[in-house]
Amino acid sequence: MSTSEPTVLASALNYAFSSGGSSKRVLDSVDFEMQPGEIVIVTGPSGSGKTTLLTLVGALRSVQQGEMFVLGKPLHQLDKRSLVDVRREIGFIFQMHNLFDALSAFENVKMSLELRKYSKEYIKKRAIELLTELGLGERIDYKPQALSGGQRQRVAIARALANKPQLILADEPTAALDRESGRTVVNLIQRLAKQEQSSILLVTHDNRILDIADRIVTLVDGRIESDVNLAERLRICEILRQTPAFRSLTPGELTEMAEHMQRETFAKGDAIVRQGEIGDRLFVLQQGVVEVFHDDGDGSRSVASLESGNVFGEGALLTSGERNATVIAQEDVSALSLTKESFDQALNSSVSFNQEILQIHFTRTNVLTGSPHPPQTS
Ligand SMILES: Nc1ncnc2c1ncn2[C@@H]1O[C@H](COP(=O)(O)OP(=O)(O)OP(=O)(O)O)[C@@H](O)[C@H]1O
Repeated sequence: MSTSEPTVLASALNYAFSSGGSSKRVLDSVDFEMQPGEIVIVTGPSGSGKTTLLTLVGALRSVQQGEMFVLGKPLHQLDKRSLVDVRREIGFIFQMHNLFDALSAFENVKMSLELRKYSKEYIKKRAIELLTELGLGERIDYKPQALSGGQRQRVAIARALANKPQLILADEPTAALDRESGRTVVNLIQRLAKQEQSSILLVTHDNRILDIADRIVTLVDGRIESDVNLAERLRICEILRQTPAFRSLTPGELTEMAEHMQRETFAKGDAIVRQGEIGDRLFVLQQGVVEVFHDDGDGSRSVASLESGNVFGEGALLTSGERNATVIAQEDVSALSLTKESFDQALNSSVSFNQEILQIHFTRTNVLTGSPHPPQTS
């Protein structure tokens, strides 16, 4: 599998359970993808289809309708035997950890390594190394009954990660654990998976562990209700924090704003906004330079050159009118954009943002018109 290929790519996935002649749809037109190294948490009310989705990704069920590629394999086209082969490539951490009671922690981990053609020495070294890293170095010869719930779960993690799978599926890994053990367990899953660049799909009701996710997908009645990219949101917050127009926003306001921003890219020469058009979004210039041109009837002239950290496009949003200038990318440009609706919400909810934007607009309008008076903004 190439590194750019998604680990999981599902499209138009439908799944229904049949019983007593009736059929109940549990997944409804689900489109879902995961990139290598990504940690995705699936959450949602009981019965919303989370486990069904997880078991489909894990090749534990056959796809009924739609397409599902996992680790580059088209599960929707594979027979049962080939699905078993795919399963061997996946690490499973389930709530009922299915450890073998008669075997020690070491033997439980060793078993999963023995499915591969590793040397005896490597198997021993890897099992001991992992159990030690998971804090069970002193307990490698203990049987599951002699371990606490958290320790058993850690053995299950060692077993799931032993073969360095590119995909790890975890179903409620903290459900049977107290707060502290739950936190330790997810931190370990996160650290080990990041070390190996594994993707993790984790189903949970436990809101306390949502912070380990790069993305949080919420399922409701078998449909994806939201798909929030926390990692991207954090990166956007960081960009906004360094943008003067957003400098006085509180962390809460910044996060709220970042949630509504999209990344956009433009090539050299692209007109990002055009004078006379109705304005539909605000731009925050992240990278590259743009030139601002204004046409007052006597031809177009350059009025400003903007670099990263500047905003533009606020005028037409404030006046709910036309763009008063054309903005052309002078090189490849990347920007964040905010829709008018979100811009209006931000103006209403943050006095400081409102003031910063009005100040920018006032200064710029003066440049265009030479007027010393504040612009009419209604
Ligand atoms: N084997 C089955 N036969 C019939 N219906 C099933 C079966 N497994 C699950 N269901 C039903 O499918 C729906 C979705 O189940 P699923 O286990 O995927 O939900 P979930 O979101 O994981 O729920 P929970 O959070 O309670 O574990 C539920 O209404 C459940 O009752």
